[in-house]
Amino acid sequence: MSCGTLARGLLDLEVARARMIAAAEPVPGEERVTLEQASRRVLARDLSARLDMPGIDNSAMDGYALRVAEVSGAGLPVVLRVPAGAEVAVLPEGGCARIFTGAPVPEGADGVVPQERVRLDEAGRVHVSGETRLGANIRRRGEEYRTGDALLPAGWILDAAALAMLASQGIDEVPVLPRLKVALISTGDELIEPGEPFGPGRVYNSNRVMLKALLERADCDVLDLGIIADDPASLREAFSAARDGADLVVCTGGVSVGEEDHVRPVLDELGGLWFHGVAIKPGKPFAFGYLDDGSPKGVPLIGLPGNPVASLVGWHLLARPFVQGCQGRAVGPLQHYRVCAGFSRRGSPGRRELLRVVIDWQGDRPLALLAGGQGSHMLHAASQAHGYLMLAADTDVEEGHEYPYLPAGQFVD
Ligand SMILES: Nc1nc2c(c(=O)[nH]1)N[C@H]1C(S)=C(S)[C@@H](COP(=O)(O)OP(=O)(O)OC[C@H]3O[C@@H](n4cnc5c(N)ncnc54)[C@H](O)[C@@H]3O)O[C@H]1N2
Ligand code: MOO
Repeated sequence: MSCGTLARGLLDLEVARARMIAAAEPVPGEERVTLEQASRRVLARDLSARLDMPGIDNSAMDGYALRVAEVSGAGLPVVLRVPAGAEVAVLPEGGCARIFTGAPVPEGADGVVPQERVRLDEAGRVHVSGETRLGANIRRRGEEYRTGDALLPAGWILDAAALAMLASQGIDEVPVLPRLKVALISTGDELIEPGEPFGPGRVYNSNRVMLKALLERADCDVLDLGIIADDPASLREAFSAARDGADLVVCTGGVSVGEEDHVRPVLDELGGLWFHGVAIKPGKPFAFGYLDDGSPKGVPLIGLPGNPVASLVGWHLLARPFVQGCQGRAVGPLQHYRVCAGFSRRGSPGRRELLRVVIDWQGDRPLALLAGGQGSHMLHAASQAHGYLMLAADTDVEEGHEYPYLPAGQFVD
């Protein structure tokens, strides 16, 4: 993706993302949890199969197990009945077995005919219509994988299918990485919480609930430190408490360049600022650094902009991949494809722009339309958007032309 000519002093998005991903270190340690507690946890070690899968040759159908070579016009008597859970039986020559899905195929049988293809005569003999292939409808022992084969690598997220596979192996406990503890700080003297009475100059704290929801969806344990006043002493105190109680600190607001913006200087004082400012709109005043805690690196701190949509974009593009890396998860590149714009618009000087768009599928090709007002304080469009149309710096949008589109699905945990 081209980035255009970037404003001086701002990092390119891809460079900032690569720095965040490279800086992310999985939280050390390992816990053993039951399978029921393991949903969405990250596997700490490679797991291999304890059992062949399937464990025995078994039937894929309700029907009749038989020797294929013995199928003839004379029919076969039913000499065995094999439900699921039965012991492995031996099929006498010249007979067939009534069998059910999942039941062990008796020794000697080399095919299963589904009951829909069978007629029973008055004497109870089985007449098969159509061809029966050798091995038909038999799920062979070990056909999926064998004992000792690799099942899941360390770093895998234990989703429903992965948990089911482990359960099918009889595994009841798994080694997982510790959950990431994230301290959340909202800064701003103007902020009040929803439910409090509104007044002149007040702003409801929307970043707190947004980031808490995002962090929780990303499987973090959130230590919510609430609203902290915009002054160095309060920030110093809050950052110290956050550092002592969490693996990562996320704060919003006060990260820009005004004299009321104290996040960067306090971060520098308590540790070190690694970078500040990314050439994206919204999301420019993104800050990253470490709070010194005596350890070699310290506790990472992400400073997201106060403007709510800038905060959301900063989370999606930069903070989330860092969190994923700290959780031991693999972080992939941004996924995008080209979509035609259904509108025209002036570009943004010196910064890539991430327009909040909806995709209209009604025509002969998908069309990106603005989801609403694009100000970095305008949450309505962000709440409606299907994704971002990403424009290189200084690039005007021309209706009918194609631009990279980042579907929002890739940012959903
Ligand atoms: N002279 C300059 N001014 C600004 C620049 C700049 O480069 N030069 N950058 C602008 C950009 S871009 C952004 S984004 C904002 C970000 O500023 P801060 O991170 O310092 O945020 P604040 O100044 O504290 O607040 C900005 C805005 O957002 C509202 N806000 C803050 N926190 C919350 C919250 N938790 N929930 C809802 N809304 C919040 C706050 O009331 C302000 O309206 O700076 C520009 N300025
Ligand atoms: O990050 Mo700011 O405008 O780019 O909202």
